Amino acid sequence: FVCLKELRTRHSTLSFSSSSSRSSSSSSSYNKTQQRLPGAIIIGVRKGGTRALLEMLNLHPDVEVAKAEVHYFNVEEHYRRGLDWYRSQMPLTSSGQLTLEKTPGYFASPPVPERVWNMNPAVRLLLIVRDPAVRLISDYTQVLHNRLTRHKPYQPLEELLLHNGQIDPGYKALQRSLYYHHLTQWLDVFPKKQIHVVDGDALIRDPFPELRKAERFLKLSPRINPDNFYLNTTKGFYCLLSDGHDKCLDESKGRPHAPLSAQVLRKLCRYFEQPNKMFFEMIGRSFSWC
Ligand SMILES: Nc1ncnc2c1ncn2[C@@H]1O[C@H](COP(=O)(O)OS(=O)(=O)O)[C@@H](OP(=O)(O)O)[C@H]1O
Repeated sequence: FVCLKELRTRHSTLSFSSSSSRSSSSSSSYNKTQQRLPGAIIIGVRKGGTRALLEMLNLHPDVEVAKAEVHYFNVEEHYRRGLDWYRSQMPLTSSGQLTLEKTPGYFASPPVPERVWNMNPAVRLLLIVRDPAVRLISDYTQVLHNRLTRHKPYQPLEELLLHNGQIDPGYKALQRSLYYHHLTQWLDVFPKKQIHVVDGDALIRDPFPELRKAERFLKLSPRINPDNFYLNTTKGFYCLLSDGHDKCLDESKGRPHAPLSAQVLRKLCRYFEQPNKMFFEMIGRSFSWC
């Protein structure tokens, strides 16, 4: 279906009138497409379900997404290239459409909130979170996978996570799960109403309700339906259906997680209790994590 969307965009570049079910933005016979800066960004969290959220929002006829992570605001070399470079990474859209990009690295990168504000203080931000202990294990599993693929040595998770039998606060993957800490930096810059929190665990269990809430936040007409999703029992995750085409996320999403003993997991959950509470207070809702 991604290809179909691309075809439709090219058609509108060539000024074909659209006979498909696309909404008002593509209904005029001449609707010039161009690359635009994003109106919304999925800022994180890493391993929270950012790819699934992007692909699912891309089902909406008024949304076009940057396929690859752009890493504009968090990588100095990219940032120095300026906004024209950033814009050139974006998909073609017609005037009524929303441009969306996702870079999970934005959430925990200190200079990013102000840089995003400087680009567009009205940009809408989506933050997808997941149980921070599970997120950490997923984060470790990805790094482990990369190291194994490159035949590099790796340390077991417990070795990285514990120092003298206690949780080591210096472990990077642990720090990335301190959502309240990173969100504080965003709320120093953006008003709360501009950041929508998506429940990443709920998105895995049943994507549609989370998508409907995201559509509302993005002021999109409700066009994504429960029929756009089916549970792929082999993969154990929901896959996407659109225009008779189906698509599952690739095998890097939904990998079996590296093991962690029940005892260390309990320690980890205890460690996250307080930071989670602070995060819940900050966003005015809670999740049943750990
Ligand atoms: N529908 C569907 N299909 C497959 N995977 C899904 C889906 N919805 C959410 N997820 C979860 O997304 C997790 C990966 O998160 P991200 O895409 O944010 O990862 S990354 O930071 O971009 O690497 C990934 O984490 P792991 O299960 O740990 O691999 C998935 O659990």
